[in-house]
Amino acid sequence: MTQDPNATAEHPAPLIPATSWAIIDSTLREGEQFARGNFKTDDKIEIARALDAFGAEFIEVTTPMVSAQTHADIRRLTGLGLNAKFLTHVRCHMDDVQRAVDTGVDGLDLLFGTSSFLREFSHGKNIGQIIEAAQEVISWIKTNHPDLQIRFSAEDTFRSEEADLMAVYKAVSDLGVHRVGLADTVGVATPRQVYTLVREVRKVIHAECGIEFHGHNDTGCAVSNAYEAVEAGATHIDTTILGIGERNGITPLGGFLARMFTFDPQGLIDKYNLDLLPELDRMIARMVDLPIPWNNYLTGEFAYNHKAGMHLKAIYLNPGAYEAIPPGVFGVGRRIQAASKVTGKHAIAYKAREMGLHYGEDALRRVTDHIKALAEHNELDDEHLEHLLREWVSA
Ligand SMILES: CC(=O)SCCNC(=O)CCNC(=O)[C@H](O)C(C)(C)COP(=O)(O)OP(=O)(O)OC[C@H]1O[C@@H](n2cnc3c(N)ncnc32)[C@H](O)[C@@H]1OP(=O)(O)O
Ligand SMILES: O=C(O)CCC(=O)C(=O)O
Ligand SMILES: [Mg+2]
Repeated sequence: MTQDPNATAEHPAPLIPATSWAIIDSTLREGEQFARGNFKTDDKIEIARALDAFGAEFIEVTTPMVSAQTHADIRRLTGLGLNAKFLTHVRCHMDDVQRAVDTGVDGLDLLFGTSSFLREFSHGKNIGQIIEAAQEVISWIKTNHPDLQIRFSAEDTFRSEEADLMAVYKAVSDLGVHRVGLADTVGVATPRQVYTLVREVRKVIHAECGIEFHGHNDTGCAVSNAYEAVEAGATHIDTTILGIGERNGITPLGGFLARMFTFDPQGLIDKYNLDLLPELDRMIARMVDLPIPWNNYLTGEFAYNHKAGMHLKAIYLNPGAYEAIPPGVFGVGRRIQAASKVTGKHAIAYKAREMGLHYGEDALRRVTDHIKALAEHNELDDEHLEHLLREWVSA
């Protein structure tokens, strides 16, 4: 991790500085592999512009081998003049690479499956042959397109043999790739495994070579695994908006940012236009024709809903008492649900005061108990609550 030269005893360096990692958003690649991800040219342009406005450092797009339309779309995207760098995700094969180099991208994300599953059932190559293919492709790119960034990922990393992985990563690092990739392709890795493996990989690659992590969410660890990767020294994290991807997807952009915000809030504020996150989530929800999940990180309908009396008392005094991240930074608001059976007198008193009403202690207890009893059967909305508070204050 980088040392912060500006750190002082009063202002210590953040635990994990936001300058130590970058986002590779793969909504336009992994997201196209989502069940409902079928983006048309205009959608792709809208997504790329929105990610760029947000401040995503890299945008990964699908291989141009998919179709002539995809090839044309990549050229269109790279011609938009955005700040974000474009990467295309291609197989480690000369045909794919030669097709990719004229798309105007800034880099190629190469991959080859290294687990026995993928060696046997996907491409049929052994580790020696994978390294040979990597040598051919990487040397060709470096000779003919020296400006292109090159990343080499061992697909299905966490079901691969460690000795095989180290041989592959060392070989590609020696060939001069800019990043190596660790991919938890079936979402099976635990946070500790991710941490340990990133540390091991760091030992066999060159100091200037970055480490990218791509994690699926099959066992619910995509955000924690991305976090552990960064903690262990990974420099690039793959995300998609709302986490869309194959099966149940990968590390969601919002979830990852929520996690990292707690370590370096100012660093994230400096790097990204965080208040655009709700727009990004809504855009993808609209395009895939699904609602944003109710419990989505930061932008879910109830992500900032406060209900219990003990919480509400403290929230009114200082929202930080029950919020790890201030919602306004991410462009969302909080919702106070003051009228429910789990409410308490402080919440009711605050609500009354907001309306310019004042209750004495006995009256406050009585109206609170009345509201709790009513709400036992039916949730009260704000209008009903306000009506009751006005009625009871004069009763
Ligand atoms: C975990 C991931 O998400 S990996 C990324 C997945 N992305 C994609 O698949 C992109 C979209 N894919 C496509 O449009 C098509 O699959 C194409 C154009 C890439 C290839 O299409 P087809 O030629 O019809 O082959 P198909 O998809 O049936 O089979 C995959 C081929 O890729 C080969 N392959 C698989 N991984 C690799 C690799 N890392 N490097 C080189 N070749 C590979 C397989 O051996 C197989 O080729 P074969 O028929 O010679 O054995
Ligand atoms: O190229 C990579 O690193 C990741 C590929 C992928 O989508 C996966 O393994 O799940
Ligand atoms: Mg994936």
